Amino acid sequence: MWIEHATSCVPMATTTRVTYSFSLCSILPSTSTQAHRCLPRHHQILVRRAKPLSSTRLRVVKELIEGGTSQKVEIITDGVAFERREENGLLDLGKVEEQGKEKKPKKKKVEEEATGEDRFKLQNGKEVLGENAYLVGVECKGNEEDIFGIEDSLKELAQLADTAGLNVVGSTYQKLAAPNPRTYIGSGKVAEIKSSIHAFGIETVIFDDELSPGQLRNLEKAFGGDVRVCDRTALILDIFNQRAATHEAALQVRLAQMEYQLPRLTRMWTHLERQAGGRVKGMGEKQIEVDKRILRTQISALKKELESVRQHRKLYRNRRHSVPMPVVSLVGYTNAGKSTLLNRLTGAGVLAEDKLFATLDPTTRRVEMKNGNEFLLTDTVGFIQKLPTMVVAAFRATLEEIAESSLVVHLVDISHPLAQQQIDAVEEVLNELDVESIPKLTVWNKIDKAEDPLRLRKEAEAEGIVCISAITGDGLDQFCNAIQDKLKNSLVPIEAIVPYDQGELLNSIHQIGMVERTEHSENGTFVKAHVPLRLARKLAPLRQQVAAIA
Ligand SMILES: Nc1nc2c(ncn2[C@@H]2O[C@H](COP(=O)(O)OP(=O)(O)OP(=O)(O)O)[C@@H](O)[C@H]2O)c(=O)[nH]1
Ligand SMILES: [Mg+2]
Repeated sequence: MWIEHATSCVPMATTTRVTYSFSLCSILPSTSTQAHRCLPRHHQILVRRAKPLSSTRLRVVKELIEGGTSQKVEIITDGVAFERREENGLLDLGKVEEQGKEKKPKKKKVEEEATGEDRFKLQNGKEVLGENAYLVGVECKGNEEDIFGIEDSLKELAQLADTAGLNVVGSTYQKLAAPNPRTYIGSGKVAEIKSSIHAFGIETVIFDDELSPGQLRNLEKAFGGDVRVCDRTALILDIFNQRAATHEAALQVRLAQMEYQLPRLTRMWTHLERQAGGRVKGMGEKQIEVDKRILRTQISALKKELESVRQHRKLYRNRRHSVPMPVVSLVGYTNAGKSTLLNRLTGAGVLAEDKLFATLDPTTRRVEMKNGNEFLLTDTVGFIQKLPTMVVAAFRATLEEIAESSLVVHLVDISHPLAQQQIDAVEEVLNELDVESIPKLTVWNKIDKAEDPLRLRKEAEAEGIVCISAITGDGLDQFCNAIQDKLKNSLVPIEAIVPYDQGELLNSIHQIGMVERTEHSENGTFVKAHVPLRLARKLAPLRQQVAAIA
């Protein structure tokens, strides 16, 4: 019975801490003996729950803490945090602070973020995490899918690990003809990593590619003890989980995490099998089926909830489209400077920082150009090489907004040594999103930081690329002009007579279109202009009127 309870928790793959998410926490084992058995020893446990724990569950957690099974237990219930404290040698479960209703970090002002102190307050960031991690990669000979070389890919993985709050102590890689189906790497490498684990006190081993459930299990067995094995996908999902600021993003990430977890459920029970000396093996197998069923039920409930949230957003988007203004989407590699640019142009106050995946939720703001024309600029989640398909699928709804825009701006961090590889990775994701038909403008950002800005500017000019610095504001006028030109190319020419009682329509044409000529006539204002297709459709009856008069 207790296994059923415990399987419903979703351990975070990258940390030795076990996190119970809100809904799952309610089924924390109902006696402390059960809890002791299902929670790994000497692990930090973080219980999060929006509602207060029932008195029984609270007692279990108290016993758990007082029993000393875990190094640290932190419970956050209904805005009140409890933690284990030691006073005069006695354990005391005290109410430590009123935290208000638990909130995900909202978009913060760039200046506030500069201190970096607020990062991951939600999960106590490095204070709680800070585990020693070791990175492992494999370079497969002749694999053309890998845009980055293995060393660069591992460097990026280290950045991801740092963003997740882990402490990278080393890395290694192996060149193979094909990954080992059992352990991904060869047995010699497994042994080598095992000795590094002992030498450096490593708690987490992160693989740069997605591991199969079997590989994950075998590697955990091979490394033994409390070492947690995870892969790039789990790490990215962990970061997304920490960063999701809206309800929709949180649901999307939770869904992706559960789907990732489903085929990997078995590994959660290996330690139980070990504990019971193999006696529960058969029972474990049966239980896994029960667990999978529970998880599947939760997945379908989550999908339903997500669908209703999406319907709401769609309504909002349709309302936005009813104000016919061209929508420009900002896309690019994570950390390219998309949010910084949006902030610079609109003062949006979106979180922008030197970390990967600072933005998960799309933000749209109106940009007014010097000539009075306006467009809507949308900042969204950044891309990365080896972006797990699960993540693309989870964020498909968010990314679909890109496909609905009038223009896609591909922002590139041109100062990055791997700028070209990042461009290729972004192009790859864009291809998946079917946006080839939308006009595109490439913009090279961080020109202030580039080694040879003169050469770059020349190169850019030849290729119709705009160079900017979102930080200093350099090139932003050219950026707006280029947007205007591109939009104009994506607009359709119209001639229409707008009746005098439809002044709003005329305003729209002036606002979002490019007006060439207006003339007052008996029936209304004659206007010759270029407008987005959506508006042209709206004007269709009036255009016929022009034709009839002509
Ligand atoms: N030197 C310089 N730094 C910049 C420029 N633009 C952005 N940055 C810095 O680059 C880092 C990333 O900026 P963000 O705006 O968060 O990048 P992003 O593309 O939104 O990143 P994600 O949301 O993670 O996809 C921040 O530290 C910015 O200050 C620039 O033009 N020059
Ligand atoms: Mg951003």
